[in-house]
Amino acid sequence: MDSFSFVLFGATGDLAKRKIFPALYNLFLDNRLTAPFSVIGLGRRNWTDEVFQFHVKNSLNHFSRRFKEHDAMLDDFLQIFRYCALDVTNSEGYKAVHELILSREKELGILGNRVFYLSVSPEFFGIITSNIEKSGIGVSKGWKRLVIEKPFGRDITSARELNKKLGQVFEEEEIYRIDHYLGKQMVQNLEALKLANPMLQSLWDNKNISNIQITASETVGVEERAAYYEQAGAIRDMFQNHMLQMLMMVAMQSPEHINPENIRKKKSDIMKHLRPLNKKNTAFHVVRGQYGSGEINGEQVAAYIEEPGVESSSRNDTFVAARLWIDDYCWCGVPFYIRTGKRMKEKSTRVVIEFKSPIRDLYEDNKKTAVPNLLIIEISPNESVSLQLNLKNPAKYGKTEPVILQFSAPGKEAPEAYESLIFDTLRGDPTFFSHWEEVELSWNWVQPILEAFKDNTLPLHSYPAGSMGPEAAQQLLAGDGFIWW
Ligand SMILES: NC(=O)C1=CN([C@@H]2O[C@H](COP(=O)(O)OP(=O)(O)OC[C@H]3O[C@@H](n4cnc5c(N)ncnc54)[C@H](OP(=O)(O)O)[C@@H]3O)[C@@H](O)[C@H]2O)C=CC1
Ligand SMILES: O=C1O[C@H](COP(=O)(O)O)[C@@H](O)[C@H](O)[C@H]1O
Repeated sequence: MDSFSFVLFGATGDLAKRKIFPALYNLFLDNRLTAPFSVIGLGRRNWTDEVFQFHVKNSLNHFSRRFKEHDAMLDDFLQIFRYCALDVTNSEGYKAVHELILSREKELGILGNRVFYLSVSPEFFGIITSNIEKSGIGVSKGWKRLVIEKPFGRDITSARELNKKLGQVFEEEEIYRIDHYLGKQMVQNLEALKLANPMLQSLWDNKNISNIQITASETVGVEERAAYYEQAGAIRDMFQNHMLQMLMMVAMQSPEHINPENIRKKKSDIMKHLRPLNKKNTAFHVVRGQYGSGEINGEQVAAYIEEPGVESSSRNDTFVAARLWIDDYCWCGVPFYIRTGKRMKEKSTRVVIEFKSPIRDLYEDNKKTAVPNLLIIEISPNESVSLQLNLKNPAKYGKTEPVILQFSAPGKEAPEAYESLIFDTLRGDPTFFSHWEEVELSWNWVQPILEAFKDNTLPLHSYPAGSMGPEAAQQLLAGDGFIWW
Protein backbone atom coordinates (compact mmCIF):
# COMPACT_ATOMS: atom_id res chain seq x y z
CA MET A 1 0.00 0.00 0.00
CA ASP A 2 1.20 3.54 -0.85
CA SER A 3 1.36 6.38 1.65
CA PHE A 4 -1.62 8.72 1.28
CA SER A 5 -3.55 11.78 2.44
CA PHE A 6 -7.25 11.18 3.13
CA VAL A 7 -9.09 14.47 2.66
CA LEU A 8 -12.59 14.10 4.07
CA PHE A 9 -15.24 16.64 3.04
CA GLY A 10 -18.18 16.42 5.47
CA ALA A 11 -16.01 15.19 8.35
CA THR A 12 -18.44 16.63 10.92
CA GLY A 13 -21.42 14.77 9.43
CA ASP A 14 -23.40 11.62 10.14
CA LEU A 15 -21.81 9.23 7.64
CA ALA A 16 -18.29 10.12 8.78
CA LYS A 17 -19.07 9.34 12.39
CA ARG A 18 -21.12 6.20 11.78
CA LYS A 19 -19.11 4.54 9.04
CA ILE A 20 -15.94 6.26 7.87
CA PHE A 21 -14.05 6.75 11.16
CA PRO A 22 -14.88 3.23 12.43
CA ALA A 23 -13.80 1.75 9.09
CA LEU A 24 -10.47 3.61 9.15
CA TYR A 25 -9.97 2.59 12.77
CA ASN A 26 -10.53 -1.11 12.05
CA LEU A 27 -8.12 -0.96 9.12
CA PHE A 28 -5.57 0.73 11.39
CA LEU A 29 -6.01 -1.88 14.16
CA ASP A 30 -5.61 -4.68 11.63
CA ASN A 31 -2.34 -3.13 10.35
CA ARG A 32 -3.80 -2.70 6.92
CA LEU A 33 -2.75 0.96 6.85
CA THR A 34 0.95 0.27 7.07
CA ALA A 35 2.41 3.19 5.11
CA PRO A 36 2.37 6.73 6.56
CA PHE A 37 -0.96 8.45 6.14
CA SER A 38 -2.72 11.65 7.11
CA VAL A 39 -6.42 12.36 7.60
CA ILE A 40 -7.66 15.90 7.08
CA GLY A 41 -11.25 16.58 8.08
CA LEU A 42 -13.23 19.44 6.54
CA GLY A 43 -16.54 21.00 7.56
CA ARG A 44 -17.98 24.45 8.18
CA ARG A 45 -17.77 24.19 11.95
CA ASN A 46 -14.98 26.14 13.57
CA TRP A 47 -13.26 23.22 15.22
CA THR A 48 -9.66 22.84 16.40
CA ASP A 49 -7.66 19.66 15.80
CA GLU A 50 -8.32 18.69 19.42
CA VAL A 51 -12.08 19.11 19.11
CA PHE A 52 -12.04 17.07 15.92
CA GLN A 53 -9.97 14.31 17.51
CA PHE A 54 -12.38 14.26 20.47
CA HIS A 55 -15.28 13.97 17.99
CA VAL A 56 -13.58 11.05 16.23
CA LYS A 57 -12.98 9.35 19.57
CA ASN A 58 -16.65 9.80 20.49
CA SER A 59 -17.74 8.35 17.16
CA LEU A 60 -15.59 5.29 17.74
CA ASN A 61 -17.01 4.93 21.21
CA HIS A 62 -20.53 4.81 19.77
CA PHE A 63 -20.03 3.07 16.45
CA SER A 64 -16.96 0.84 16.66
CA ARG A 65 -17.30 -2.50 18.38
CA ARG A 66 -13.51 -2.52 18.80
CA PHE A 67 -13.33 0.73 20.78
CA LYS A 68 -11.38 0.56 24.05
CA GLU A 69 -10.77 3.61 26.22
CA HIS A 70 -7.11 4.25 27.15
CA ASP A 71 -5.70 2.21 24.32
CA ALA A 72 -2.27 3.15 22.94
CA MET A 73 -3.41 2.26 19.41
CA LEU A 74 -6.39 4.59 19.82
CA ASP A 75 -4.14 7.48 20.84
CA ASP A 76 -1.82 6.85 17.89
CA PHE A 77 -4.80 6.73 15.57
CA LEU A 78 -6.30 10.01 16.82
CA GLN A 79 -2.97 11.80 16.42
CA ILE A 80 -3.25 11.30 12.67
CA PHE A 81 -6.34 13.53 12.41
CA ARG A 82 -6.22 17.25 11.54
CA TYR A 83 -9.09 19.64 10.90
CA CYS A 84 -9.55 22.67 8.65
CA ALA A 85 -12.76 24.74 8.55
CA LEU A 86 -13.99 25.16 4.99
CA ASP A 87 -17.14 26.29 3.26
CA VAL A 88 -16.86 24.21 0.11
CA THR A 89 -18.46 26.94 -1.99
CA ASN A 90 -15.70 29.42 -1.08
CA SER A 91 -12.79 28.80 -3.45
CA GLU A 92 -10.44 30.98 -1.36
CA GLY A 93 -10.78 28.59 1.58
CA TYR A 94 -9.04 25.79 -0.34
CA LYS A 95 -5.65 27.56 0.04
CA ALA A 96 -5.55 26.69 3.73
CA VAL A 97 -6.53 23.11 2.95
CA HIS A 98 -3.73 22.90 0.38
CA GLU A 99 -1.17 24.21 2.88
CA LEU A 100 -2.30 21.73 5.51
CA ILE A 101 -2.13 18.79 3.08
CA LEU A 102 1.39 19.80 2.00
CA SER A 103 2.71 20.36 5.50
CA ARG A 104 1.41 16.97 6.68
CA GLU A 105 2.81 15.25 3.59
CA LYS A 106 6.20 16.76 4.34
CA GLU A 107 6.07 15.98 8.04
CA LEU A 108 5.01 12.33 7.51
CA GLY A 109 6.90 11.59 4.30
CA ILE A 110 3.77 11.07 2.19
CA LEU A 111 4.40 10.91 -1.54
CA GLY A 112 1.51 13.04 -2.77
CA ASN A 113 -1.15 10.34 -3.15
CA ARG A 114 -4.51 11.88 -2.28
CA VAL A 115 -8.01 10.55 -1.67
CA PHE A 116 -10.79 13.16 -1.79
CA TYR A 117 -13.78 11.65 -0.03
CA LEU A 118 -17.01 13.65 -0.57
CA SER A 119 -19.22 12.76 2.39
CA VAL A 120 -21.47 15.73 1.71
CA SER A 121 -24.77 16.35 -0.01
CA PRO A 122 -24.53 15.56 -3.76
CA GLU A 123 -25.42 19.18 -4.61
CA PHE A 124 -21.80 20.00 -3.65
CA PHE A 125 -20.08 17.34 -5.78
CA GLY A 126 -19.70 19.63 -8.81
CA ILE A 127 -18.46 22.71 -6.94
CA ILE A 128 -15.99 20.69 -4.84
CA THR A 129 -14.38 18.94 -7.81
CA SER A 130 -14.13 22.22 -9.67
CA ASN A 131 -12.49 23.85 -6.63
CA ILE A 132 -10.14 20.88 -6.24
CA GLU A 133 -8.95 21.65 -9.74
CA LYS A 134 -8.80 25.45 -9.41
CA SER A 135 -6.97 25.38 -6.09
CA GLY A 136 -4.37 22.91 -7.34
CA ILE A 137 -4.90 20.43 -4.50
CA GLY A 138 -5.56 17.75 -7.07
CA VAL A 139 -2.09 18.19 -8.56
CA SER A 140 0.82 16.31 -7.00
CA LYS A 141 3.48 13.75 -7.81
CA GLY A 142 1.23 10.93 -6.64
CA TRP A 143 -2.15 9.55 -7.65
CA LYS A 144 -5.49 11.20 -6.89
CA ARG A 145 -8.82 9.44 -6.27
CA LEU A 146 -12.34 10.76 -5.75
CA VAL A 147 -14.80 8.86 -3.56
CA ILE A 148 -18.44 9.84 -3.81
CA GLU A 149 -21.55 8.68 -2.06
CA LYS A 150 -24.96 8.05 -3.52
CA PRO A 151 -27.29 9.38 -4.76
CA PHE A 152 -25.58 9.82 -8.10
CA GLY A 153 -28.13 12.14 -9.73
CA ARG A 154 -31.90 11.77 -9.48
CA ASP A 155 -32.62 10.66 -13.05
CA ILE A 156 -30.77 9.92 -16.26
CA THR A 157 -30.35 13.60 -17.22
CA SER A 158 -29.03 14.83 -13.87
CA ALA A 159 -26.73 11.79 -13.55
CA ARG A 160 -25.21 12.56 -16.95
CA GLU A 161 -24.76 16.23 -16.03
CA LEU A 162 -23.07 15.29 -12.77
CA ASN A 163 -20.80 12.81 -14.46
CA LYS A 164 -19.78 15.40 -17.02
CA LYS A 165 -18.77 17.79 -14.23
CA LEU A 166 -16.73 15.16 -12.39
CA GLY A 167 -15.16 14.08 -15.67
CA GLN A 168 -13.73 17.56 -16.21
CA VAL A 169 -11.44 17.01 -13.22
CA PHE A 170 -11.15 13.25 -12.65
CA GLU A 171 -10.70 10.38 -15.07
CA GLU A 172 -13.23 7.55 -14.77
CA GLU A 173 -10.46 5.32 -13.31
CA GLU A 174 -10.00 7.90 -10.54
CA ILE A 175 -13.68 7.96 -9.50
CA TYR A 176 -14.86 5.50 -6.84
CA ARG A 177 -18.67 5.59 -6.62
CA ILE A 178 -19.68 3.91 -3.40
CA ASP A 179 -22.62 1.54 -3.35
CA HIS A 180 -22.28 0.07 0.11
CA TYR A 181 -24.13 -3.09 -0.92
CA LEU A 182 -21.13 -3.94 -3.10
CA GLY A 183 -19.02 -3.83 0.05
CA LYS A 184 -21.14 -6.46 1.82
CA GLN A 185 -19.22 -9.71 2.12
CA MET A 186 -22.07 -11.85 0.80
CA VAL A 187 -22.58 -9.63 -2.25
CA GLN A 188 -18.87 -9.97 -2.95
CA ASN A 189 -19.30 -13.70 -2.41
CA LEU A 190 -21.90 -13.98 -5.17
CA GLU A 191 -19.03 -13.86 -7.61
CA ALA A 192 -17.03 -16.54 -5.77
CA LEU A 193 -20.06 -18.74 -5.23
CA LYS A 194 -20.31 -19.29 -8.97
CA LEU A 195 -16.68 -19.03 -9.99
CA ALA A 196 -15.25 -21.26 -7.29
CA ASN A 197 -18.00 -23.89 -7.48
CA PRO A 198 -18.25 -25.60 -10.86
CA MET A 199 -21.26 -27.53 -9.54
CA LEU A 200 -23.24 -24.32 -9.10
CA GLN A 201 -21.78 -22.72 -12.18
CA SER A 202 -23.10 -25.55 -14.32
CA LEU A 203 -26.62 -24.96 -12.96
CA TRP A 204 -26.56 -21.17 -13.30
CA ASP A 205 -28.78 -20.75 -16.38
CA ASN A 206 -32.27 -20.98 -17.82
CA LYS A 207 -32.10 -24.75 -18.27
CA ASN A 208 -32.01 -25.27 -14.52
CA ILE A 209 -33.34 -22.15 -12.86
CA SER A 210 -37.02 -21.22 -12.92
CA ASN A 211 -36.77 -17.76 -11.33
CA ILE A 212 -34.54 -15.57 -9.18
CA GLN A 213 -35.76 -13.33 -6.38
CA ILE A 214 -33.92 -10.46 -4.73
CA THR A 215 -35.43 -8.98 -1.58
CA ALA A 216 -34.29 -6.13 0.63
CA SER A 217 -36.88 -5.62 3.33
CA GLU A 218 -36.42 -3.19 6.18
CA THR A 219 -38.34 -2.74 9.40
CA VAL A 220 -37.35 0.91 9.80
CA GLY A 221 -39.52 3.64 8.37
CA VAL A 222 -38.42 6.94 6.91
CA GLU A 223 -36.80 7.92 10.25
CA GLU A 224 -35.59 11.56 10.26
CA ARG A 225 -34.87 11.60 6.54
CA ALA A 226 -38.25 12.73 5.18
CA ALA A 227 -36.79 15.73 3.32
CA TYR A 228 -34.50 13.45 1.33
CA TYR A 229 -36.80 10.43 1.09
CA GLU A 230 -39.81 12.38 -0.16
CA GLN A 231 -37.70 13.31 -3.20
CA ALA A 232 -36.22 9.85 -3.61
CA GLY A 233 -38.70 7.11 -2.69
CA ALA A 234 -37.71 3.44 -2.70
CA ILE A 235 -37.06 3.52 -6.42
CA ARG A 236 -34.16 6.02 -6.15
CA ASP A 237 -33.10 5.18 -2.61
CA MET A 238 -32.68 1.42 -3.08
CA PHE A 239 -33.85 0.09 -6.43
CA GLN A 240 -31.82 2.05 -8.99
CA ASN A 241 -28.57 1.40 -7.13
CA HIS A 242 -28.39 -1.40 -4.55
CA MET A 243 -31.02 -3.69 -6.05
CA LEU A 244 -29.80 -3.42 -9.63
CA GLN A 245 -26.20 -3.86 -8.49
CA MET A 246 -27.22 -7.11 -6.76
CA LEU A 247 -29.02 -8.19 -9.92
CA MET A 248 -25.84 -7.60 -11.95
CA MET A 249 -23.75 -9.54 -9.45
CA VAL A 250 -26.13 -12.52 -9.48
CA ALA A 251 -26.73 -12.67 -13.21
CA MET A 252 -23.36 -11.73 -14.72
CA GLN A 253 -21.50 -14.34 -16.72
CA SER A 254 -18.15 -15.46 -15.39
CA PRO A 255 -15.31 -13.68 -17.12
CA GLU A 256 -12.42 -15.77 -18.43
CA HIS A 257 -9.98 -13.77 -16.36
CA ILE A 258 -10.99 -12.08 -13.14
CA ASN A 259 -10.05 -8.44 -13.14
CA PRO A 260 -12.02 -5.24 -12.50
CA GLU A 261 -12.43 -4.43 -16.21
CA ASN A 262 -13.83 -7.86 -17.10
CA ILE A 263 -16.20 -7.89 -14.15
CA ARG A 264 -17.48 -4.44 -15.00
CA LYS A 265 -17.97 -5.46 -18.61
CA LYS A 266 -19.93 -8.56 -17.61
CA LYS A 267 -22.08 -6.50 -15.24
CA SER A 268 -22.81 -3.90 -17.89
CA ASP A 269 -23.72 -6.70 -20.33
CA ILE A 270 -26.54 -7.69 -17.99
CA MET A 271 -27.90 -4.15 -17.92
CA LYS A 272 -27.66 -3.91 -21.71
CA HIS A 273 -29.75 -7.06 -22.07
CA LEU A 274 -32.44 -6.00 -19.59
CA ARG A 275 -35.71 -5.82 -21.49
CA PRO A 276 -36.68 -2.14 -21.43
CA LEU A 277 -39.95 -0.99 -19.93
CA ASN A 278 -42.20 1.52 -21.61
CA LYS A 279 -45.16 3.64 -20.60
CA LYS A 280 -47.63 0.94 -21.57
CA ASN A 281 -46.15 -2.10 -19.84
CA THR A 282 -44.71 -0.57 -16.67
CA ALA A 283 -47.93 -1.18 -14.74
CA PHE A 284 -47.81 -4.85 -15.74
CA HIS A 285 -44.27 -5.40 -14.40
CA VAL A 286 -43.97 -2.96 -11.50
CA VAL A 287 -45.82 -2.62 -8.17
CA ARG A 288 -45.65 0.60 -6.17
CA GLY A 289 -46.53 0.66 -2.49
CA GLN A 290 -46.64 2.91 0.55
CA TYR A 291 -46.85 1.75 4.16
CA GLY A 292 -49.90 2.37 6.27
CA SER A 293 -49.93 2.09 10.04
CA GLY A 294 -49.35 -1.31 11.62
CA GLU A 295 -47.37 -3.29 14.13
CA ILE A 296 -43.69 -4.22 14.04
CA ASN A 297 -42.10 -6.35 16.77
CA GLY A 298 -45.09 -5.76 19.00
CA GLU A 299 -45.01 -1.97 18.60
CA GLN A 300 -47.62 0.16 16.89
CA VAL A 301 -46.07 2.34 14.18
CA ALA A 302 -47.46 5.26 12.17
CA ALA A 303 -48.38 5.31 8.49
CA TYR A 304 -45.88 6.94 6.10
CA ILE A 305 -48.15 9.95 5.61
CA GLU A 306 -48.21 10.53 9.37
CA GLU A 307 -44.41 10.62 9.67
CA PRO A 308 -42.77 13.95 10.61
CA GLY A 309 -41.89 15.95 7.49
CA VAL A 310 -44.16 13.95 5.16
CA GLU A 311 -47.15 15.62 3.48
CA SER A 312 -50.45 13.93 4.29
CA SER A 313 -51.14 13.84 0.54
CA SER A 314 -47.78 12.23 -0.30
CA ARG A 315 -47.87 9.53 -2.98
CA ASN A 316 -44.22 8.65 -2.47
CA ASP A 317 -43.19 5.02 -2.88
CA THR A 318 -41.85 3.22 0.19
CA PHE A 319 -42.05 -0.15 -1.58
CA VAL A 320 -41.24 -1.26 -5.11
CA ALA A 321 -41.47 -4.72 -6.63
CA ALA A 322 -40.69 -5.52 -10.24
CA ARG A 323 -40.37 -8.38 -12.69
CA LEU A 324 -37.36 -8.10 -14.98
CA TRP A 325 -36.26 -10.12 -18.00
CA ILE A 326 -32.70 -10.48 -19.21
CA ASP A 327 -32.85 -11.23 -22.91
CA ASP A 328 -29.59 -13.08 -23.40
CA TYR A 329 -28.84 -16.73 -24.19
CA CYS A 330 -28.33 -17.61 -20.53
CA TRP A 331 -31.36 -16.00 -18.89
CA CYS A 332 -33.94 -15.88 -21.65
CA GLY A 333 -37.25 -17.05 -20.12
CA VAL A 334 -36.18 -16.69 -16.46
CA PRO A 335 -38.04 -13.95 -14.57
CA PHE A 336 -36.08 -11.97 -12.00
CA TYR A 337 -38.22 -10.55 -9.23
CA ILE A 338 -36.95 -7.68 -7.13
CA ARG A 339 -38.66 -6.10 -4.13
CA THR A 340 -37.60 -3.59 -1.53
CA GLY A 341 -39.50 -1.67 1.08
CA LYS A 342 -39.54 0.06 4.42
CA ARG A 343 -41.61 -0.89 7.46
CA MET A 344 -41.82 -4.51 6.42
CA LYS A 345 -42.06 -7.58 8.57
CA GLU A 346 -38.34 -8.27 8.89
CA LYS A 347 -34.92 -6.86 8.13
CA SER A 348 -33.52 -9.15 5.50
CA THR A 349 -31.58 -8.80 2.29
CA ARG A 350 -31.45 -12.03 0.36
CA VAL A 351 -31.19 -13.65 -3.02
CA VAL A 352 -33.23 -16.78 -3.65
CA ILE A 353 -32.55 -18.94 -6.66
CA GLU A 354 -35.42 -21.29 -7.41
CA PHE A 355 -34.56 -24.32 -9.50
CA LYS A 356 -36.91 -26.07 -11.86
CA SER A 357 -38.83 -28.91 -10.22
CA PRO A 358 -38.84 -32.19 -12.12
CA ILE A 359 -39.45 -33.98 -8.82
CA ARG A 360 -43.16 -33.25 -9.02
CA ASP A 361 -43.43 -35.45 -12.06
CA LEU A 362 -41.29 -38.26 -10.65
CA TYR A 363 -42.97 -38.67 -7.28
CA GLU A 364 -46.69 -38.36 -7.88
CA ASP A 365 -47.47 -39.22 -4.24
CA ASN A 366 -45.32 -36.41 -2.94
CA LYS A 367 -46.83 -33.66 -5.02
CA LYS A 368 -47.99 -31.79 -1.95
CA THR A 369 -44.87 -32.14 0.21
CA ALA A 370 -42.02 -31.73 -2.29
CA VAL A 371 -40.72 -28.19 -2.71
CA PRO A 372 -38.46 -26.75 -5.37
CA ASN A 373 -34.72 -26.75 -4.70
CA LEU A 374 -33.71 -23.32 -3.50
CA LEU A 375 -30.33 -21.72 -3.10
CA ILE A 376 -30.78 -18.97 -0.53
CA ILE A 377 -28.06 -16.39 -0.09
CA GLU A 378 -28.75 -14.29 2.98
CA ILE A 379 -26.80 -11.08 2.39
CA SER A 380 -27.57 -9.50 5.76
CA PRO A 381 -28.06 -9.36 8.65
CA ASN A 382 -27.48 -13.13 9.16
CA GLU A 383 -24.98 -13.91 6.43
CA SER A 384 -25.46 -17.46 5.21
CA VAL A 385 -25.87 -19.75 2.24
CA SER A 386 -28.57 -22.44 2.37
CA LEU A 387 -29.73 -25.12 0.07
CA GLN A 388 -33.25 -26.47 0.25
CA LEU A 389 -33.50 -30.11 -0.77
CA ASN A 390 -36.18 -32.81 -0.57
CA LEU A 391 -35.45 -35.96 1.44
CA LYS A 392 -37.59 -38.91 2.46
CA ASN A 393 -38.35 -39.01 6.16
CA PRO A 394 -38.46 -42.64 7.35
CA ALA A 395 -40.26 -41.57 10.53
CA LYS A 396 -43.12 -40.38 8.36
CA TYR A 397 -43.48 -43.48 6.23
CA GLY A 398 -41.03 -42.23 3.63
CA LYS A 399 -42.85 -38.99 2.91
CA THR A 400 -40.67 -36.44 1.17
CA GLU A 401 -39.87 -33.41 3.28
CA PRO A 402 -37.89 -30.25 2.66
CA VAL A 403 -34.53 -30.07 4.47
CA ILE A 404 -32.20 -27.12 4.63
CA LEU A 405 -28.41 -27.38 4.49
CA GLN A 406 -26.99 -24.16 5.87
CA PHE A 407 -23.59 -22.58 6.07
CA SER A 408 -23.41 -19.47 8.23
CA ALA A 409 -20.73 -17.00 7.20
CA PRO A 410 -18.68 -15.33 9.95
CA GLY A 411 -20.66 -12.06 9.91
CA LYS A 412 -19.24 -10.43 13.03
CA GLU A 413 -15.56 -10.95 12.31
CA ALA A 414 -15.78 -10.02 8.65
CA PRO A 415 -14.85 -6.47 7.65
CA GLU A 416 -17.80 -4.13 7.39
CA ALA A 417 -18.80 -2.83 3.96
CA TYR A 418 -17.12 0.57 4.41
CA GLU A 419 -13.95 -1.03 5.69
CA SER A 420 -13.45 -3.13 2.61
CA LEU A 421 -14.53 -0.33 0.26
CA ILE A 422 -12.15 2.20 1.81
CA PHE A 423 -9.36 -0.38 1.72
CA ASP A 424 -10.07 -1.05 -1.97
CA THR A 425 -9.97 2.69 -2.68
CA LEU A 426 -6.58 2.98 -1.03
CA ARG A 427 -5.11 0.08 -2.96
CA GLY A 428 -6.77 1.22 -6.19
CA ASP A 429 -9.08 -1.74 -6.77
CA PRO A 430 -12.34 -0.53 -8.38
CA THR A 431 -14.02 -3.96 -8.67
CA PHE A 432 -16.70 -3.31 -6.06
CA PHE A 433 -17.60 0.26 -7.03
CA SER A 434 -20.23 1.39 -9.51
CA HIS A 435 -18.74 2.21 -12.87
CA TRP A 436 -20.34 5.08 -14.80
CA GLU A 437 -21.59 2.74 -17.50
CA GLU A 438 -23.51 0.67 -14.94
CA VAL A 439 -24.93 3.80 -13.32
CA GLU A 440 -26.05 5.24 -16.64
CA LEU A 441 -27.63 1.97 -17.77
CA SER A 442 -29.42 1.63 -14.43
CA TRP A 443 -30.90 5.13 -14.60
CA ASN A 444 -31.87 4.48 -18.18
CA TRP A 445 -33.74 1.31 -17.20
CA VAL A 446 -35.63 2.88 -14.29
CA GLN A 447 -36.47 6.09 -16.17
CA PRO A 448 -39.93 4.86 -17.40
CA ILE A 449 -40.75 3.86 -13.81
CA LEU A 450 -39.76 7.31 -12.53
CA GLU A 451 -42.03 8.85 -15.14
CA ALA A 452 -44.91 6.49 -14.40
CA PHE A 453 -44.63 7.29 -10.67
CA LYS A 454 -44.49 11.02 -11.37
CA ASP A 455 -47.49 10.91 -13.73
CA ASN A 456 -49.35 8.61 -11.35
CA THR A 457 -50.09 6.14 -14.10
CA LEU A 458 -49.38 3.31 -11.66
CA PRO A 459 -51.60 2.53 -8.67
CA LEU A 460 -50.12 3.27 -5.24
CA HIS A 461 -50.95 0.21 -3.11
CA SER A 462 -51.10 0.62 0.63
CA TYR A 463 -49.59 -2.12 2.80
CA PRO A 464 -49.78 -2.47 6.56
CA ALA A 465 -46.53 -1.80 8.39
CA GLY A 466 -45.18 -5.16 9.53
CA SER A 467 -46.32 -7.02 6.40
CA MET A 468 -44.30 -8.17 3.39
CA GLY A 469 -45.72 -5.45 1.13
CA PRO A 470 -48.93 -5.02 -0.83
CA GLU A 471 -51.01 -7.93 -2.07
CA ALA A 472 -50.30 -6.77 -5.63
CA ALA A 473 -46.66 -7.82 -5.13
CA GLN A 474 -47.84 -11.36 -4.36
CA GLN A 475 -50.00 -11.27 -7.47
CA LEU A 476 -47.02 -10.26 -9.59
CA LEU A 477 -45.54 -13.73 -8.95
CA ALA A 478 -48.77 -15.66 -8.56
CA GLY A 479 -49.64 -14.82 -12.16
CA ASP A 480 -46.44 -16.62 -13.22
CA GLY A 481 -47.09 -19.58 -10.90
CA PHE A 482 -44.53 -18.58 -8.24
CA ILE A 483 -44.47 -17.31 -4.69
CA TRP A 484 -42.00 -15.04 -2.90
CA TRP A 485 -39.63 -17.03 -0.72
N1 LIG B 1 -25.62 9.06 6.77
C1 LIG B 1 -25.70 7.90 6.13
O1 LIG B 1 -25.92 6.84 6.73
C2 LIG B 1 -25.53 7.85 4.65
C3 LIG B 1 -25.19 8.97 3.93
N2 LIG B 1 -24.97 8.87 2.57
C4 LIG B 1 -24.54 10.02 1.79
O2 LIG B 1 -23.37 10.57 2.40
C5 LIG B 1 -23.33 11.97 2.22
C6 LIG B 1 -23.22 12.66 3.56
O3 LIG B 1 -24.35 12.34 4.33
P1 LIG B 1 -24.46 12.64 5.89
O4 LIG B 1 -23.16 12.53 6.56
O5 LIG B 1 -25.59 11.82 6.36
O6 LIG B 1 -24.91 14.17 5.91
P2 LIG B 1 -24.89 15.20 7.14
O7 LIG B 1 -25.95 16.19 6.85
O8 LIG B 1 -24.89 14.51 8.44
O9 LIG B 1 -23.47 15.91 7.00
C7 LIG B 1 -23.20 16.82 5.98
C8 LIG B 1 -21.78 17.25 6.06
O10 LIG B 1 -21.59 18.21 5.03
C9 LIG B 1 -20.97 19.36 5.59
N3 LIG B 1 -21.39 20.55 4.85
C10 LIG B 1 -22.65 20.94 4.56
N4 LIG B 1 -22.60 22.10 3.86
C11 LIG B 1 -21.30 22.44 3.73
C12 LIG B 1 -20.61 23.52 3.13
N5 LIG B 1 -21.26 24.49 2.47
N6 LIG B 1 -19.27 23.54 3.19
C13 LIG B 1 -18.60 22.56 3.83
N7 LIG B 1 -19.18 21.50 4.41
C14 LIG B 1 -20.52 21.46 4.37
C15 LIG B 1 -21.44 19.40 7.02
O11 LIG B 1 -20.49 20.12 7.76
P3 LIG B 1 -20.93 21.28 8.79
O12 LIG B 1 -22.20 20.85 9.41
O13 LIG B 1 -19.78 21.36 9.72
O14 LIG B 1 -21.08 22.45 7.93
C16 LIG B 1 -21.41 17.92 7.38
O15 LIG B 1 -20.11 17.53 7.73
C17 LIG B 1 -24.58 12.31 1.42
O16 LIG B 1 -24.25 12.26 0.06
C18 LIG B 1 -25.53 11.17 1.75
O17 LIG B 1 -26.49 10.99 0.73
C19 LIG B 1 -25.05 7.66 1.92
C20 LIG B 1 -25.40 6.52 2.58
C21 LIG B 1 -25.70 6.52 3.99
O1 LIG C 1 -28.60 3.21 1.14
C1 LIG C 1 -29.47 2.94 1.93
O2 LIG C 1 -29.42 1.75 2.57
C2 LIG C 1 -30.11 1.56 3.79
C3 LIG C 1 -30.18 0.05 4.01
O3 LIG C 1 -28.86 -0.43 4.10
P1 LIG C 1 -28.54 -1.76 4.90
O4 LIG C 1 -27.07 -1.91 4.77
O5 LIG C 1 -29.02 -1.56 6.31
O6 LIG C 1 -29.31 -2.86 4.25
C4 LIG C 1 -31.49 2.15 3.75
O7 LIG C 1 -32.07 2.09 5.05
C5 LIG C 1 -31.41 3.60 3.34
O8 LIG C 1 -32.72 4.13 3.20
C6 LIG C 1 -30.68 3.74 2.04
O9 LIG C 1 -30.41 5.12 1.78
